Amino acid sequence: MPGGVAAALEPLIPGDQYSPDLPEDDDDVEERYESKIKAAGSFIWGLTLAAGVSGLLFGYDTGVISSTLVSIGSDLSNRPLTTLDKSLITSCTSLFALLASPITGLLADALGRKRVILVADILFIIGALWQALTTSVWGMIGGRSVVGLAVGSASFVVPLYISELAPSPFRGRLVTISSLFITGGQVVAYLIGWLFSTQTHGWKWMVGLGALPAAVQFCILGFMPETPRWLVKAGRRERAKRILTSVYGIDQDALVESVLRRIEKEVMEEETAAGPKEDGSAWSRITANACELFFIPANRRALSIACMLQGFQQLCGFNSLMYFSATIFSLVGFRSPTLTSLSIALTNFAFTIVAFYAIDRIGRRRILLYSIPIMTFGLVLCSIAFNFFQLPTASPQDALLLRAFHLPGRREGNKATAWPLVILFAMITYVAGYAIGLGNVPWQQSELFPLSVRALGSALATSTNWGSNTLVGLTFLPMMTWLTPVGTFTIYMLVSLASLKVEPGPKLTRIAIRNQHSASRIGLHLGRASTTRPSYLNDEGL
Ligand SMILES: O[C@H]1[C@H](O)[C@@H](O)[C@H](O)[C@@H](O)[C@H]1O
Repeated sequence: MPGGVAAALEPLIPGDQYSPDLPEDDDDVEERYESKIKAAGSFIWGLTLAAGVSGLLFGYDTGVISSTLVSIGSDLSNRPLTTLDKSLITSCTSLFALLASPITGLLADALGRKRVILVADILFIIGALWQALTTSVWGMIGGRSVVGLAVGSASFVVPLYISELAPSPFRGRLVTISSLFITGGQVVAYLIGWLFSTQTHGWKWMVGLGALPAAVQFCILGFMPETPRWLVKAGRRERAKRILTSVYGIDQDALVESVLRRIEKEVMEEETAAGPKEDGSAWSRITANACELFFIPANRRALSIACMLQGFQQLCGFNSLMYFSATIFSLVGFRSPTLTSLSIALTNFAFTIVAFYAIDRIGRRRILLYSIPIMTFGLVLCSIAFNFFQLPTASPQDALLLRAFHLPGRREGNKATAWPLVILFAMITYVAGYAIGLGNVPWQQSELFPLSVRALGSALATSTNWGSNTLVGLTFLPMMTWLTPVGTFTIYMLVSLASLKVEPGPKLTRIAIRNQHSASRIGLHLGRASTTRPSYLNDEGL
């Protein structure tokens, strides 16, 4: 494999040399045992699926808005929704998700990962019922904002929860399960939207149904454990050991002990690195974590890469299709735009399954390298098709904007051309490439950070995701108006290409390898690398 293992072992920082001659320690024992585990057990699978319900809600609540908007009619405030209403209803969710992520990042450290999932469930239920029962536009905006708080918390804490519980050889795959739930939730949202779109007040069902999975997860949470890493930090070693035993199996005592010792060592090293805490208060812990994240160069680098990946995941414009594909397909003349846009959600879901099978075999780094050119090709084709596709009126941009907000039926013109099909094909190609790589690799973000700054680093990267998501949601229609579809999709294409620049190269691979097996060594112990490699690292690990 070109550059494979060599690239994976390239030093993070000059002077950080790989030395195969060092004696075996706990990390090596752990890697040796872990590499022998052939499958993730039913316990970790059960927890991943239970935690994944939050991903389903994330996907459902972000996907359902497109059909909700077109079926509200004059039900809210006794008037049709204005353009401003629609923009606010759509973007308040991502805006509040952006606000929630850093706050819940701190809560996840103070209260535990599981409690944040619990809080998110309560918010999901309140938000869903609030939306279903509201009679005004501002009520709807309020309900969507509460859902935003829930989505913002869940979107960062679930991958974190799974990755802290998963044995490292299956971590990529198990974290991808949460992406599968997100994209699956979007498919369900499109289907529910399609089913209820013809019912009177059907939108109330669309938004209200989101309370159901949240209520189910709320009940299951009582049986879900906290992550061993958080428990060790909270001084509950015995509980952490019991959970690790359930994850690895009762016959893996040596492995469990070495994992536990490593976590304890990490916690101790972090506490030493953070220095003496004068009052030990929550505030001093928060400031110590923030300082460690921003002032230790390796942590800062991990943060900037995580943020860039999350930013590119959104700025490549994928969610403009999620939110407005029905609008686009209506514009280019498809008879059933809602049904056609279901193909986008289905493609996203289907290719996330491909990622699920490929990620631990191919590696995070190479999956991005392979998939970004596919996205770029789809977007180039899309721009070309829009270039040749004649819009029907004298003022195409105005028509586009109008149609965007009022979703007219079929349009005239271009009947005999194949360009609408080319546009559909191009978008499907783009979405397939996105789902394989950029759609889910950034969610592996927690691997990049050592334990002490993991929650905060992941939360800030998640905020970048939601900030960029809000930006795309707000700018897509104006860009289509002022830059034309050709210009808009060309910009998304350039952004996708630029994301190749931050593909997590060998250096990031190095960071992740260290975090997978000896997290706190980043920035603290840069002089040594592991001497053995579990099989997944042969595929370049990241
Ligand atoms: O990973 C997810 C997934 O790709 C979704 O389909 C998308 O809507 C989200 O914004 C993204 O974070």
